[in-house]
Amino acid sequence: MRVMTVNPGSSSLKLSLVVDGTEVERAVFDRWDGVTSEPLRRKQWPDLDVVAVRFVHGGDRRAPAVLDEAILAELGEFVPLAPLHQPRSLMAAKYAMFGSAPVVACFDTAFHTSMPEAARMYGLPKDLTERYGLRRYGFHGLSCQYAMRRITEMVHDKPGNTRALCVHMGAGVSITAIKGGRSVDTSMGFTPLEGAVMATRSGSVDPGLLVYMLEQKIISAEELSDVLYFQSGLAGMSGTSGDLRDVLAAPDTKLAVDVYVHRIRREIGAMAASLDRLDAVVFTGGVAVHNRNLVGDITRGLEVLGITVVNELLAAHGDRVISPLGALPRVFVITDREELELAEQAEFAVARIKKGVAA
Ligand SMILES: Nc1ncnc2c1ncn2[C@@H]1O[C@H](COP(=O)(O)OP(=O)(O)O)[C@@H](O)[C@H]1O
Ligand SMILES: CC(=O)OP(=O)(O)O
Ligand SMILES: [Mg+2]
Repeated sequence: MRVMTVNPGSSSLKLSLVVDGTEVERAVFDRWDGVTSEPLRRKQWPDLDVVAVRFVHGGDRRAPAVLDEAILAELGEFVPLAPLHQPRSLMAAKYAMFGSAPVVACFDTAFHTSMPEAARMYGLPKDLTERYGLRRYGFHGLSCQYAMRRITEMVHDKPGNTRALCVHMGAGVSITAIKGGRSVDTSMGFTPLEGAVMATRSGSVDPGLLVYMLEQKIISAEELSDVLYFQSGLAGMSGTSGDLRDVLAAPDTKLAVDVYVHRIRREIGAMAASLDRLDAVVFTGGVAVHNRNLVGDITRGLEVLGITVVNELLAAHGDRVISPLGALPRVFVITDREELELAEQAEFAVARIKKGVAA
């Protein structure tokens, strides 16, 4: 099956042609503005069976969905819950729907629908929680699903056996606790703003601080959203774009990187507490893959969890174990391949339609 995958991240647009599960061509548009459809116009692979689009937010949807106008409208309602991502996916999906192949939406949130209630719920009044659906959703699910498949394949294990943490470090950063192939907790929440410090996002801040800024009229609600999503994180602390290449090349940015590292370690510690055992820690995403020193720094502060790495293995390339032979947890660096997960999920959705099962 010929699948075109569309992955609109917050800092890039990644397009791939995946044929029968193997990626044969890709086009990455770094620092995509999220507005122009020019990259999509430029990459038009012929004879597609399906187009798979990554949607960060799918609400309570547990499975991919073949897009039509009604589902597009439903997904549009999540724009305020993922303002960096959802408009980009909607734009890309609408563009893809001009073509003749069916367009399937695959959701970051779907993987986390297995989270237990205790991990999903905020400590807010029950009626507000229920009336407005104020709960934790979690993101980067497609990346976690691929990473889990890849590590179990590498160590010849069954996915159900492994208790793992998936540390996704792209422009967005999240840490997910995985047990029996399912998400049991994750650092992102109602929106992809919660948890670790990110490229341009603040991560968690004391909610009292936000109330203070609003009450004291230091900032309006609209400005606050802009500050938290676009002007904070590595970008805000360092006065750069937030792309780690820029941060590391700029002067006086050590403290910004120290905060970033500290907060990732803290979230790893928190997520470990949601597991009964720690077999594997997986580092994935553009930052983890390209910045080994940073992965080294993060892991060096985590001896308390039994995490150790070997410098020579850390310095190597490709998907690999970087912890000593026989050590537990095993620590991995895995190239993020959301496109392979997207293609697999879209193929599955198309096969269901062919069998006459509602997607
Ligand atoms: N070739 C590279 N060398 C160094 N860092 C890179 C490279 N490519 C990507 N990165 C880092 O990865 C980050 C983007 O990660 P990525 O997973 O592609 O983001 P997203 O999918 O969220 O848009 C950037 O901060 C960038 O610094
Ligand atoms: C959910 C999220 O933050 O995604 P990305 O890292 O691709 O921006
Ligand atoms: Mg990404």
